[in-house]
Amino acid sequence: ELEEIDLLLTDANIATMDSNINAPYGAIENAAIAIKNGKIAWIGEQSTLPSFDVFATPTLSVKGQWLTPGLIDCHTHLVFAGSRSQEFEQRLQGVSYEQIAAQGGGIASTVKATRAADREQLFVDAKDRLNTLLKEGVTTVEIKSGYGLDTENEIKILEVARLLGEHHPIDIKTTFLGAHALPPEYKGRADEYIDLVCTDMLDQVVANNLADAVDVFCENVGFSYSQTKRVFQAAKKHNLPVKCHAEQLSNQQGSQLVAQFNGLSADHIEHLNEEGVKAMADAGTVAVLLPGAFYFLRETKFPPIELLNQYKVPIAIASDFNPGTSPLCSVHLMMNMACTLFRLTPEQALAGVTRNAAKALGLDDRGILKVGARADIAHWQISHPSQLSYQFGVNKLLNLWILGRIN
Ligand SMILES: O=C(O)CC[C@@H]1NC(=O)NC1=O
Ligand SMILES: [Fe+3]
Repeated sequence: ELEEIDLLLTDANIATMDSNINAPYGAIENAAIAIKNGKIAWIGEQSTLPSFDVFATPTLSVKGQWLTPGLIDCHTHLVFAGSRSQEFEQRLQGVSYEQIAAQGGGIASTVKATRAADREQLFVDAKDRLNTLLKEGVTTVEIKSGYGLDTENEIKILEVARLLGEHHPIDIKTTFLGAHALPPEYKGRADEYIDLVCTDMLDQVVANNLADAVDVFCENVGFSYSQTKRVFQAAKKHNLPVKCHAEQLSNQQGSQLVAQFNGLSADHIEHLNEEGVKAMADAGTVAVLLPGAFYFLRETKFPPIELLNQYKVPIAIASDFNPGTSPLCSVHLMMNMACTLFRLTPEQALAGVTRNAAKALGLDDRGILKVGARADIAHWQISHPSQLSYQFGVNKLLNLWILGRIN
């Protein structure tokens, strides 16, 4: 007997993404979902639906269309000010990265604009981007800091991200990425900057409960293996999980380092090798692929998809939305690129923005439609889940529930 059900969805095809269901997409056809207090109370074949009070239960037939978990974008730099469109234009006019950097371009120009922006402006701009993602069925978004690069501004970014979580239906997870780039005032003094990141900055972020995880850009143009390790040790001291922008342009063994700290994910990983894959597999660290940055940078080195599959490393897909290397605010575009560029199957792409994206954020209450999970449910006018990766630009979202509330 199902009692006090808030909403019953019937006549559905459900891509549960539950790997315990032995069917592609964890699919259940002719199925129903019962929602109660924002959670899934029951899910299964409609013919096995327990009895319930027909008159007291709001019911919606989805007429054979598809339901999936709400989509999760597990890697974004969504809070920033300014634009890098003129750099984009300059590069296409033949100006080199070095010349642009010498003019104060690159990350430094976004840092300058973000430091100058107030919370209100940052909030309004980021809210606009969240609304874009909401319209395409996204229900959880991870937002990193990393354009402040001093205590006051890193705090400002994370406070805006927390505020967005309170005032927007999308559930926001935050990540402290103070070790994103070297700020101009620390030029040539990277170790001293890492001291600041590991002490004053992280202490204040933790004291104000502003971050759910800690990230580092481990790269020859970012921070070294040993500097990354210091930040991870500081994170561990504060019981914060770690993740890493790793092996994007070279192999600095950042992936092994994340695995050593039982970290949540290694992200980008175009230059990941078998040793790194093995370390990630042993640690349960998720591989987060960022096809938007690969595409926008016209990268040619592919991530080692076959090795990741061979070692059964969970693969997530994310937008990496940022003004410099992935100004592409769409999870569906990422699903299509993951298939077309990286040759993932549509089922792997959907798992990449649901079950595995949740795992990359250390969340076990979403990303799969099963009893007890959050009722974050997307209703699509599609004839098969593969359509979500195949087609881009035509919005097929009919309904979106977040914690059982319609949006
Ligand atoms: O160019 C930017 O603004 C960020 C670049 C971005 N950050 C990072 O760690 N890797 C990237 O591609
Ligand atoms: Fe990134």
